[in-house]
Amino acid sequence: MRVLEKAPAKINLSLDVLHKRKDCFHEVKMIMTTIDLADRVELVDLPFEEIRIVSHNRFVPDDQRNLAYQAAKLLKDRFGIRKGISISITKTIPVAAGLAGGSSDAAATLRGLNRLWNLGLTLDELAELGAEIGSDVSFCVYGGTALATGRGEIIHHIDPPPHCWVVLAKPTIGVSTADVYKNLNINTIKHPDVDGMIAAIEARDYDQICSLMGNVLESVTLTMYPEVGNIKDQMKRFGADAVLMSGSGPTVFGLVQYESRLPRVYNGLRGFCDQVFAVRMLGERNSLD
Ligand SMILES: C[C@](O)(CO)[C@H](O)COP(=O)(O)OP(=O)(O)OC[C@H]1O[C@@H](n2ccc(N)nc2=O)[C@H](O)[C@@H]1O
Ligand SMILES: Nc1ncnc2c1ncn2[C@@H]1O[C@H](COP(=O)(O)OP(=O)(O)OP(=O)(O)O)[C@@H](O)[C@H]1O
Repeated sequence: MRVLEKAPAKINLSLDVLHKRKDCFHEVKMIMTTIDLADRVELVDLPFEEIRIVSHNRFVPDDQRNLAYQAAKLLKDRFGIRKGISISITKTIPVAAGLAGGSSDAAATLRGLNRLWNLGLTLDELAELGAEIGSDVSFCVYGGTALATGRGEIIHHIDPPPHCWVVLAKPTIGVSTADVYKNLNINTIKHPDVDGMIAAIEARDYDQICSLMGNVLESVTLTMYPEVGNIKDQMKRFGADAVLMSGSGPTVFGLVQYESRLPRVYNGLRGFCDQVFAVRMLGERNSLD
């Protein structure tokens, strides 16, 4: 049998860090939403017991380092599944970009294998398993729009933001999430108004959403990679309504309300960056279909 799952990227509209925890993770409070930029994950039964990763992207590991591999292994071990599986990942989401590409592939694998192997698990149960793979995986199991707390794995669903366009530009560097958190100075953080962002989303107040966007990891990555700041400046200059780095970076995204303004931002950025995308904000929980 064969199962196909869509694995969309996320952006963080607001990302705050509250403190460093005893387990070395950071306590976060952030607003995540899915966008219409997705990998495709295809799961096909194998006649022998092996987890095989097929990907034609040279930056994607094809062994146990792949988060989709880890998702399949977790389900096999936890539920005693003695079957083999081929996981083909068609990458569209740039790798090590701050867009949760690997996490979304893992989440898609959890959802797809739940169907293929008739495990009967709920999304809440899959999200709990996902947290064992990585902090962003739980959100990716559901998609939609959420306030994420804890180390990112405690998900509170909220309304989707109003429809708009998202332009993404990724410089040709990959960023290590662990390094960015390690270099964050908790004492000098300027905290974004995450509660205000939730209120703005629920009021569908696009201008207020734009004015409240903030990410405390941005200054860390900008110091390590000044080109991220240049891309932010260019995106603003070409007319995006609001501009922010996603997650630990280095991808920068800009919100654009009117389609007529989109070509100028998109084409302008193409002059600076190889990887530029213009996509819709999804934000709805049924956007995985
Ligand atoms: C930056 C974000 O993408 C925002 O959505 C996430 O917070 C990171 O999520 P992720 O990539 O799934 O992160 P994980 O794979 O769980 O952790 C990678 C590393 O990042 C650091 N890390 C991650 C999440 C968190 N709340 N605190 C941390 O300090 C830890 O050093 C950890 O070893
Ligand atoms: N399925 C996968 N797709 C891409 N990278 C993967 C995958 N599985 C493991 N990786 C490894 O994970 C690293 C981070 O890649 P990923 O694209 O998930 O980063 P990210 O978007 O910054 O994640 P996040 O936003 O959750 O911090 C890569 O360098 C790669 O070696």
